[in-house]
Amino acid sequence: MRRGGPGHCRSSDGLDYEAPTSEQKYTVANSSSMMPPCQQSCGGVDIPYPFGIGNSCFRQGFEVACVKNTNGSAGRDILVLATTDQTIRVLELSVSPFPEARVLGLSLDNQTHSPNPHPCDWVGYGQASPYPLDEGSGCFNSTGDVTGSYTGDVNFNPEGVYRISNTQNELFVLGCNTFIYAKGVRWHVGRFGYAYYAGCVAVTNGTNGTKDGACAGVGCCHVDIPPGFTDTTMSMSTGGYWSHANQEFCPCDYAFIVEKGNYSFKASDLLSTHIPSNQTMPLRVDWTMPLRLDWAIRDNGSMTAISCAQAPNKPEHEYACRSNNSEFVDSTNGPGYFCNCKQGYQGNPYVVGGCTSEHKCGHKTLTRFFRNSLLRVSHTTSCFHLTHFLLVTDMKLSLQINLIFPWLNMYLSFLSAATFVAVILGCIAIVLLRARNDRLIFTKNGGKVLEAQGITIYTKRELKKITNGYSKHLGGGYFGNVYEGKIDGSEPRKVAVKCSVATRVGHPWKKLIQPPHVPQQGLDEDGSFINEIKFQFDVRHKNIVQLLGCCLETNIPILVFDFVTNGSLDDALHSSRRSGCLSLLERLDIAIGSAEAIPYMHSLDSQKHVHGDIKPSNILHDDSLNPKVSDFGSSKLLSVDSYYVRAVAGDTGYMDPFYIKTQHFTLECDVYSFGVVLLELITRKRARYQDQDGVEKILSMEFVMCLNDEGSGRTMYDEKIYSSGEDAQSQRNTQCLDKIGMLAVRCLKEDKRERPTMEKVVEELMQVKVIACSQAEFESKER
Ligand SMILES: Nc1ncnc2c1ncn2[C@@H]1O[C@H](COP(=O)(O)OP(=O)(O)OP(=O)(O)O)[C@@H](O)[C@H]1O
Repeated sequence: MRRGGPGHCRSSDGLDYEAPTSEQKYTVANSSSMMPPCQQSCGGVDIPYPFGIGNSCFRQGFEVACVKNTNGSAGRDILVLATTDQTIRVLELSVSPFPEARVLGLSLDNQTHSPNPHPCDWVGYGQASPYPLDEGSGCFNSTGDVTGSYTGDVNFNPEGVYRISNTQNELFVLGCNTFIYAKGVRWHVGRFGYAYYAGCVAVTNGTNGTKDGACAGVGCCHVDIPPGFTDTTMSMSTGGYWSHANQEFCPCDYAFIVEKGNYSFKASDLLSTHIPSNQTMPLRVDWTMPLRLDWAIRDNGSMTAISCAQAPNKPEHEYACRSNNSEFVDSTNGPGYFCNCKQGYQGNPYVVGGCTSEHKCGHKTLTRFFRNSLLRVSHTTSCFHLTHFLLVTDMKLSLQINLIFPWLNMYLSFLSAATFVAVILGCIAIVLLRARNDRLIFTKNGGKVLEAQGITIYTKRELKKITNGYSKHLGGGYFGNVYEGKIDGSEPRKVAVKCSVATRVGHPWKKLIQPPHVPQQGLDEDGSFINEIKFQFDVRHKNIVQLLGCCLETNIPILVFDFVTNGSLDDALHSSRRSGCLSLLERLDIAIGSAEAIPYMHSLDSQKHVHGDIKPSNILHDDSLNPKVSDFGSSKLLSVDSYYVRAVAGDTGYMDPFYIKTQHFTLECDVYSFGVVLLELITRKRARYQDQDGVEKILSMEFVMCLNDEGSGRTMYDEKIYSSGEDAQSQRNTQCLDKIGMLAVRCLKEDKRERPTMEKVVEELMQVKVIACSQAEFESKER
């Protein structure tokens, strides 16, 4: 059916086209700024310059035409080559890096082999069954006579632009006793009058030997074609050696050139049951046979086209590579040249300004990128639809970015991989550095020696586990902080973990960078630091808190002590929870027990094992109120400065004035401190306390003054254990308290030589206890 009338036009090549409607989109093709708007695509196929539709929109030889679909939504417009009078549909046009056109040579099954089907008859393309235009065929009857034939003539190239790609296409021949060849470019009339020939032989005596997918001569053969083909015609041999008599199983031969990979032989293709006997119909009407055409700039026609070397000498309007960043390349299929963008550029080299830097940001892409980012930020809590929309947009965007910024993608991938590797290496370095530092400190602290001596050594990691991440803080003083912990094992036990204040202070990074530092106590130089730990570890006394082990991976060791369950004397005397609950006898027991611990330590090593910080908070109680003196020596082990200087910072209310004057510790310093503790026991006043008027008082001085002024310290005794009554019980109580008070005052003598020894203190306290006990016995008998 031929269509015409309003809206149709006949182009210079004689084909009918529909005039462009207002719905069709146009853009400037940019071959020059003077160019009119040109149609950019047709039927979904892009039309890059030098191809084009309409005056001034194409370079000579590159004209294409858009055949309007007149069947409504049932089909699409079709782009066809306008330079040939055959209907050659264009599937794809590319300019760079390879100049190619992908086409479909078509004919119509309702126009059997019409050499020139009119494009306007293309009603509802896609429903009709077109067959390959370049397919030659020949059919025979049982005696071998030809019943019909078609040579599949096709000429892509009246204007010299196109060549059938020799690299992308191949020739197939199907038949049972057949030699067919394609020939092209008529050279002269007569034998071997064509410039190019390509053919092969297909033979079989039935369909038995043929096999699907096998095209190696049995019923099917295929062969590459040489470069230079501008047109083809199929030539088939019939009769004689190539007789088709008695070959009903194979009534027709076929030959066609097709894009590689687009045809796979099927044995059933040789059967002819569906072919009407009176026609030479295509073998399979559903065949689509795309072809690849190479194209090049050959302005002077196919045989005399200019080469690369000549091209730049041409006047500017003739030289096809118009972009400043383009270069010309010799055609590999036929004469002429084509253009490419220089390295680092991409785009259309045939257009002024067409080659752009691969790194250049597309304005459109950036706009979309920012728009999408804004949308994402402002709609973080929006509904699924929006999220879906963004996802889809994002996918498109990243696809676009991938295309436009392949370098960016690579750069980002490299950057993230490098960051990942750097982080991993950084983490490994930190772990190794820390392990190395820990090990160095351990060795410098004498860890190996102590380990060999059977001291229990904990790692930092173990202590973290034991203390459950140092989660339960028991208290802290000048030397450090104490945390409760639990050692699991066959005999689980509670422990008190004591760390120097310096251990957990300081920036962890600083610790990593700084070289390991061992405490400057004057103890380590002669190995006495190690000895001190060993000494502490070996001490066994019922009234001394036992050192169970230590961690030597820190500059200042972490000490692990037996846990003493019932708080300190300080709590017992002063805490609002428990104050006043201690009887005189209990207080005496506590005094005797803790006093016994001091001469024991003094006796082991008189010079070095002065406690130096005897006070109620360092006298702990177990469940039976047995006293246990803590911090014996740990002040030495935990101090970061000189031991003696550090001790000045102790609680001066308990500190021997002699030491404060001389900075020299002696055994008598502990006697003095214990004297203050005795006063605290009988008065239940702290070493420094405030009187009713809020005036700060020093217990030792107040008591001595009281003694001097009143002849006794009775006005200062704890009323919970003292009564001024005249009864025997009160008198005995008062007697005990007076004796303790007097002993305490002797302990506080300024001249240390006048102070009793700790053994003497113990002895005298025992005597007081005898009095207190007889009082207690008397009381129990009374009851
Ligand atoms: N072995 C232990 N068992 C149970 N609790 C303990 C033990 N050692 C210390 N504590 C608790 O930890 C608290 C802090 O003890 P630490 O010896 O550090 O403090 P302090 O004696 O008050 O001050 P300083 O460090 O100046 O002597 C104490 O009040 C005590 O209750």
